[in-house]
Amino acid sequence: MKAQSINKALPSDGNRPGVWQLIRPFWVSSEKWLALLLIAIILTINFTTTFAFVALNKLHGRLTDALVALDWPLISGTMVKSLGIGTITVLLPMVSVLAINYLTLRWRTWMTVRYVERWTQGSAYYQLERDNLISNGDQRIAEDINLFTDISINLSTNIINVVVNVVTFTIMLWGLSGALSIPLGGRALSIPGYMVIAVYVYSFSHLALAHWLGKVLIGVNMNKQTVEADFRFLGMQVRENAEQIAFFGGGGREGRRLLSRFVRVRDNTLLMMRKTFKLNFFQSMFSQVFSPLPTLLALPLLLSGKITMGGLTQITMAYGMLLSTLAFFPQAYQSFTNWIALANRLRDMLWALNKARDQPAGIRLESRGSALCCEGLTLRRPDGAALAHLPRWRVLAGERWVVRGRSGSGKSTLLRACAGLWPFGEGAITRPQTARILFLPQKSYIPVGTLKSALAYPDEPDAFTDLQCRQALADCCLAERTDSLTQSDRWQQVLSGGEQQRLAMARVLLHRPDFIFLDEATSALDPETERRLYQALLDRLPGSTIISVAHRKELEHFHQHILTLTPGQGS
Ligand SMILES: Nc1ncnc2c1ncn2[C@@H]1O[C@H](COP(=O)(O)OP(=O)(O)OP(=O)(O)O)[C@@H](O)[C@H]1O
Repeated sequence: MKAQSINKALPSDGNRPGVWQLIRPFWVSSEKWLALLLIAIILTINFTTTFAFVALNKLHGRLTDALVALDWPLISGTMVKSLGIGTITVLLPMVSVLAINYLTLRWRTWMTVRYVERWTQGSAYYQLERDNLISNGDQRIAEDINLFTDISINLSTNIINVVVNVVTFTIMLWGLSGALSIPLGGRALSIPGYMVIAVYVYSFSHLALAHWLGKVLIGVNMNKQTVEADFRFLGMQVRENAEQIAFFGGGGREGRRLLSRFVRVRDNTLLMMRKTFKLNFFQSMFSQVFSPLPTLLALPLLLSGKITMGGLTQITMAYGMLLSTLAFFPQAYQSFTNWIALANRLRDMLWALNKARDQPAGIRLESRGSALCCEGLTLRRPDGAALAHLPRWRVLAGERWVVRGRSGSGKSTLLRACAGLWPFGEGAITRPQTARILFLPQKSYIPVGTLKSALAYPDEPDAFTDLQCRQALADCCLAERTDSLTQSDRWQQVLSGGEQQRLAMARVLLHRPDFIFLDEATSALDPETERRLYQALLDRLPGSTIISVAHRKELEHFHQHILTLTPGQGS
């Protein structure tokens, strides 16, 4: 099995919006006060826990000395206090976790709402697919926002926490360890706070090692999200197109395609395992080799009588606390690489959404008057190649036109341009200002749910009465479905191609648009049913303007005008 790559129009690093543009909006929104309150609660808890650890450190030193001296009243008193403070260090972090989870959920909700709105606003979701700007936008919203907010909150609260802990434990260890005196010739060299210096030298070496071994994980993590999403997406495609694939006997081919995508998942996971193992191995070896260091360093103080056994316990405990605090940085390296990868994927999504929003339209679209008018219209492919040219095409209200032309001559593209979905080209399209316009493609989207909600789409089901729905179904030769209005199903799979087209036509009758664009919307029907549907359209919506893209000659009978598109021009 060999991995294959997928081409995507990704932004260069300089064109990506800054990470700040992902983070800032939530923290300046109306949510900010509650978010800041939660941050304050989390930090207060964390600081209280830190100071509880400092108090525990003192108590443990006192307890050790009391044990050496067999001072029973002091032993029992110190143990009770240790127990009380120890309980605080266990309970408070639980509340902190709760607050962190709640804050993460609020941020995730806020971002998800914004991104879903931007993705579904206008036709951004369509532009992203049409121009192949990014892959799996939906999964970035569902998965990446979740992980991004989670890691952001955890990392940042931990970093603040760690900074406070580092300062506190540094002061504590500095005070406890005092100076190390090394005899040098006839004089003594004094190194103040030598244990603090040792912890810092150790920790920064550890971090340097983590960075050196771990920086490759940024790219690997980013790739992980992409290859996993691509694999899921292909699986979804097989599920959605199961019947078409089955007719072609394409299961084997799909299996190979799925496995070749999975090879990329597997290779990336293997690479990640190798790099993570290397990182963890060297980190663990490093910690293991240096584990006896605090006791060895504090020994001269004990031997010289500067500290008691209790003092030694306090010093090694303080050293351990500072060390484990500083160890956060190398340990957090993986989370950090993951965070950068997620941020980059979301920055790409933001870039694509901005590009879709700011895309300059070569074709001007205006709403004015009561007719549809194309002036000096040249339709182009995205790469700039000309498809068709219409010097002037005017469709008055109530007229019926059929658009003809060879396959690939740009008929659907003309309808896309009229719908405002195709910016590539030049010229102007004026659409009637107040008219209701409906576009019907060859294969209409039918959402999962009741038949009535499929019929009413994009309106809500209660926008129409059952009687209206039944009438529309009967008019479109679907009388046998009139009792199924409340039946919930996956209609796109259940209905035949022709039935789906009849349902879509019933939708037109229900919505009663003034302008109807039909793009081979009856191509799956037999001529007789097609004729009956067009007749129903004419009978029920006599004043509506109809523009049909069609190959069949019979349909010309229902139209008064013909527009023929030939490559490079229209006549
Ligand atoms: N998103 C896209 N990216 C690149 N090229 C596209 C895109 N959409 C359409 N085209 C190209 O534009 C040309 C015109 O397509 P269009 O769908 O308008 O043809 P048509 O006349 O409706 O064809 P048919 O009768 O076969 O439906 C085709 O060559 C097609 O490949």
